[in-house]
Amino acid sequence: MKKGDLGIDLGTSSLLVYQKEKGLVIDEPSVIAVEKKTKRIIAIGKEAKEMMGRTPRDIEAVRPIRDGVIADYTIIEKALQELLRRTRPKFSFTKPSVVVGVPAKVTSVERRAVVEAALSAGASKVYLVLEPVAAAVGTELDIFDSIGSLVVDIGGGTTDIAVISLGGIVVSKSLRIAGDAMDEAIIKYIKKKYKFYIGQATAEEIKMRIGKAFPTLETYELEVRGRDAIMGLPGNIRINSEDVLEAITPILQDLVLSLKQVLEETPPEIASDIIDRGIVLTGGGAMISGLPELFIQETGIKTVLAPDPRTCVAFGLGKLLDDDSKLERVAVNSK
Ligand SMILES: Nc1ncnc2c1ncn2[C@@H]1O[C@H](COP(=O)(O)OP(=O)(O)OP(=O)(O)O)[C@@H](O)[C@H]1O
Repeated sequence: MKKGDLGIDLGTSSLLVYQKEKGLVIDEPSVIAVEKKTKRIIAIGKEAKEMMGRTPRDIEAVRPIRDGVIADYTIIEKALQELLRRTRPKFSFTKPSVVVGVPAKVTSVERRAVVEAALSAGASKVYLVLEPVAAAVGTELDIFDSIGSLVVDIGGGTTDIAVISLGGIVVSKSLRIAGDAMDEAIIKYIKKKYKFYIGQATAEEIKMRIGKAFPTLETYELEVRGRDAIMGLPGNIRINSEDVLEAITPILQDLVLSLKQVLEETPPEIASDIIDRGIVLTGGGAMISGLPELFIQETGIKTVLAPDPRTCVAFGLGKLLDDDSKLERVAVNSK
């Protein structure tokens, strides 16, 4: 088998590409601007994100992945074409083989569609790896031994909770709630409590800068801009960490409940491995402050945030590019 050349993490929020021998070569927002009629790509990543909400009538800026599921295959195919073009070495005509991360609960039809899209975008061979498995490989966990590991991968649109042993998923649960749902909850909360409208980008900034998931952590304040819902005029408002905690509590409760369900379904031998090894948090959504503390309090199990949570999937795919036999073991489309 020819080793893979590119590892592609197509996320709801971010688009990351790991290129063999080069490392992470693309890390951009997962937004694509296309001409409506022809679906011709106008811009991708940061440039396309800036166009969102302010595009001329014949251009639309879209997120090709929604809730962890591919929303538009034509656009994905074009986006993959563009990524392959950007990463192709000069004067090279050989087609790259690619490893693509896919959410744990994708159906076989969706898997086939991703493979088709990558092949018609110009890949020579396509391997699909489940995102929580790639995320675990991207941390320091050895998922190929017989000791079980528990990874909670919280992205923008989806959360995957997976128990992994011998390179495969033993028990898992996917939720359609993650970092973006926290932003939505903050918007709703501020509207209700302060009668004040803020946009999605402001909500995300609040979450990242002063958000917390655990009550005893320090509280900070942040002044943000928006629009007064009663007067209808632009204005400023001060929000604090307690507001964020209260806003996102229902989401945190859902995450904890699902985590407990996965633990309940885990075979006893593996459950005891997890108590020894602990829970590892990956994905950008896991970066809200205090999440490890919350999971420790709720499960009694040691929990750590992976060193660079956002890039775990891409780095995991990168590690697999270097190891044919491990890639063969975890690729889900060859089975
Ligand atoms: N410092 C931070 N604190 C809290 N949340 C953060 C932080 N940095 C990033 N995020 C959140 O992480 C989420 C994106 O994570 P990530 O890039 O891992 O998602 P993705 O892989 O694109 O999504 P998915 O796995 O759902 O397809 C966003 O909701 C973003 O707001």
